[in-house]
Amino acid sequence: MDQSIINSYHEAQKLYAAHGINVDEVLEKLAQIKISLHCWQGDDVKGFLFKDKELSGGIAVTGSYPGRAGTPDELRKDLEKALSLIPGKHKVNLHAIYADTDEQVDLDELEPRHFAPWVDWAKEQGLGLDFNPTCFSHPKAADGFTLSHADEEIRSFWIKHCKASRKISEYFGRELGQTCVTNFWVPDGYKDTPVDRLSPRIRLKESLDEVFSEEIDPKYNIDAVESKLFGIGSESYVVGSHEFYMGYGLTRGKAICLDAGHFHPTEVISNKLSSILMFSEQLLLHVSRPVRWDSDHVVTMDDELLEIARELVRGDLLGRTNIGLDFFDGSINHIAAWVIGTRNTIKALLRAMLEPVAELKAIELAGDYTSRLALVEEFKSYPFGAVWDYYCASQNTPVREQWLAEVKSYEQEVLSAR
Ligand SMILES: C[C@H](O)[C@H](O)[C@@H](O)C(=O)CO
Ligand SMILES: [Mn+2]
Repeated sequence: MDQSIINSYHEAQKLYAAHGINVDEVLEKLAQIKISLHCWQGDDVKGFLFKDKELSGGIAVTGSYPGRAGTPDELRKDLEKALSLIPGKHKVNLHAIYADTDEQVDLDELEPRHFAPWVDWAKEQGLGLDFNPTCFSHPKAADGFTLSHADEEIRSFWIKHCKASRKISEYFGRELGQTCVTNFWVPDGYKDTPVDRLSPRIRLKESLDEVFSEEIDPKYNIDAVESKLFGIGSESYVVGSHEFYMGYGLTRGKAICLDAGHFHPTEVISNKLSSILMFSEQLLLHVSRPVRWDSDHVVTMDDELLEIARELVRGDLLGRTNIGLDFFDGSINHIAAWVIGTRNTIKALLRAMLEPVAELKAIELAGDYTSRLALVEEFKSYPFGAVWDYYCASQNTPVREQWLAEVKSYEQEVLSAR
């Protein structure tokens, strides 16, 4: 390792030690945290089952940066590249439409074997896998309703798909020896103000109860439910609102998934974590960045990201929180997007772990809000960058922006040929 990185690290260690922070221990803890990288950033949420189908469900990818993955092998290669530039050992989050099979199989007929190549790859790479049923981009979701559809036949199709998805997740968990988190998000909603808000919610509740009727060992799979305030074409009403899933998750023992982009523009998820985890064992995060709306921009080191990380660290909530990413930017290099968003998420956690939490809590309890503000502000310019550089180097990943050159040469050698 470069001597200047080591020297800076030692200087930083001393500064943090003066506030009771053992930086070596922090880095050991940081290395245990797994981030779930969403496969759909790699190909603009197209998947492999219905390649010609337009993205639906009220989400959108803009941009046409060349080189996006077009086959499962390409996507895996791109993920490998991204993961090689990110410190730590992580997970990959798959959607059902990313099945790796030559069969013409519909969503309700999917089986674990259609994902066998993903499992082989995950084993080889030492990765965990998470999963999502895909309740969009399909003819049976054309009118914007799936599990809450008024037509029983359509509802049963989606129920079958979600049940099949849980079996795939169970298979992931069993094969990989790591719990798979299955996230249920359905886009169902109305563009304009509905007359009947209740009936679709009753149908969604009943469908979900049916989906979850089979017990699966939580060692292999845990379920999460993701709410949303609005989508494109469901601006006035979304069946699976935050209140709906708070109630559903808490009464059914399901993890609640909080997506940073799924709330009112000034509403933040960081302020929700401590409340939800008082009443729920587990939580799933979709770390994302809304810009004016649920735009799914690449995660940057903004105030909310740091606040999410602080909440997890200060409340000792990391052990019960599954951290997933959810952004899709088609206007920049797809691999760089993963690397930027994931490195930022890990770096934010590191920053939060390098704050004198015990000292700050004592100061707050004593009512010394002057010192609280002073210390929090001063710690913003403590040398966490030196610790981050050391961490990256010690994990054999590029230091600072050195990863960018690797992405650029991969773009030239691999992506430009697609
Ligand atoms: C593709 C994902 O399932 C999707 O982004 C979902 O998690 C979401 O956030 C929809 O807005
Ligand atoms: Mn999401």
